[in-house]
Formats: sequence, structure tokens, C-alpha cells
Amino acid sequence: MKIAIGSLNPVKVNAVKRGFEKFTSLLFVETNANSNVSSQPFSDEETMQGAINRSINALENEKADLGIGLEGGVVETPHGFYLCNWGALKDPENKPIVAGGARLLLPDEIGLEVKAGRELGDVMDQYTKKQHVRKEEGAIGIFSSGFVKRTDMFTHIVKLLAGQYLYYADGEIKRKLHASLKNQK
Ligand SMILES: O=P(O)(O)OP(=O)(O)OP(=O)(O)OC[C@H]1O[C@@H](n2cnc3c(O)ncnc32)[C@H](O)[C@@H]1O
Ligand SMILES: [Mg+2]
Repeated sequence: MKIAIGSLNPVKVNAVKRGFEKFTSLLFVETNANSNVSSQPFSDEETMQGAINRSINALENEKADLGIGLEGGVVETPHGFYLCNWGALKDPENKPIVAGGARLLLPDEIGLEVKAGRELGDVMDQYTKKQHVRKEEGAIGIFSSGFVKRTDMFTHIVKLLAGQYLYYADGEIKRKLHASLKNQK
């Protein structure tokens, strides 16, 4: 069973592997799947669409059994700017399974910079005086004192995707994935 991960970001790649740790005999491939949305989504709708597009593009790029797309974005609410994250899982037969992740308040100064058109990853590097925050603990790790890292958050989404896929989907690939579950009782 071949699973295409629609990103080269190690945070996302590790999250997919961890999210599928209940299964055996899976082959993971990383692919630079296009999100077909802006590089910094600024609504739930756009972030969700980015995740869905990445899952479809990953599936097709790699001729895989399953494609996974994970996308990060920012939403503006009456209570401030929040991080939002969405994931999607697509097989060739079923409609995509979609699931969302934790939300976390961003300081206004960061949200306003993103609203003005900058990418959150770049703003975070400047704010923390570090490099590649997006590939490590992420904004969520910084603002939660490291209690929840970006990989933890995406792992949770991937578990929701895999679990819901087993629950809702139908067909040969779903049956194959189900058969590769460890410790089936
Ligand atoms: O290589 P890809 O898969 O694109 O990984 P990415 O880190 O760019 O992640 P996204 O495209 O999903 O995220 C959209 C933008 O938001 C930024 N971003 C999202 N969540 C973040 C976080 O927790 N910490 C830092 N930057 C984040 C990210 O750097 C992008 O500029
Ligand atoms: Mg990106």
C-alpha cells in the first residue's frame, strides 16, 4: 500500500508516518504537491481547499493508493487571529476525507503582518530570531511553551483522517488498509 504525502516539510512527513503507526506494510513517498491556493491561506475555507488539493495532487503525482494533504493557515476572528490547520485524505474511489486540527491564538502583531501579506513562517522566524520554525516546533510549539508541537498537531489530524477513512470509505483500498491494521481483534 503506497501513501503519497503532499509535502516535503519534515514536520508533515513525520506526522503522517506517526499517524499511521497502527498499520504495517505501508510505503510512504513524499511529493511536492501543489495546494493550488495562496502560499499563506487566510481562511478556513482556503486552508481546507489547500489540503484537499494537495491530497489529490499527491495521489496523482505518485499513482499512489492514498494521498494526504496537510495545510496550515490563519483565520481572523472577533477574538483575534488564530492558527488553523486542515488535512485531507484521498483514494482513487472515494470523496476526500477532511479533518481539522487544534486552534491557537496568535499575537496581534503577528496576525496583522500575515494579514498584510507576509507568510507566517517568515514572520515567526523574525519574531523568534530563529530559522525554519515551520520545519520544527512551529508557531503552535512556540506559543504553547513547547507542550504541543507542529508535528503533534498534524499527527492528530492524520489519525482522524485514517480512522474516518476506515469508518466511512468503501472499496478495495479501504479493505487493504483495514487488513494491514496491527493487533486486530
Ligand atoms: O512545504 P509546505 O508543505 O508548504 O509546508 P509549510 O511549512 O509552508 O506549511 P503550509 O504551506 O501548510 O503553511 C502555510 C503557511 O503558514 C506557515 N505556517 C503555518 N503553520 C505554521 C507554524 O505552526 N509555524 C510557522 N509557520 C507556519 C507556513 O510557513 C506557510 O507560510
Ligand atoms: Mg507552504
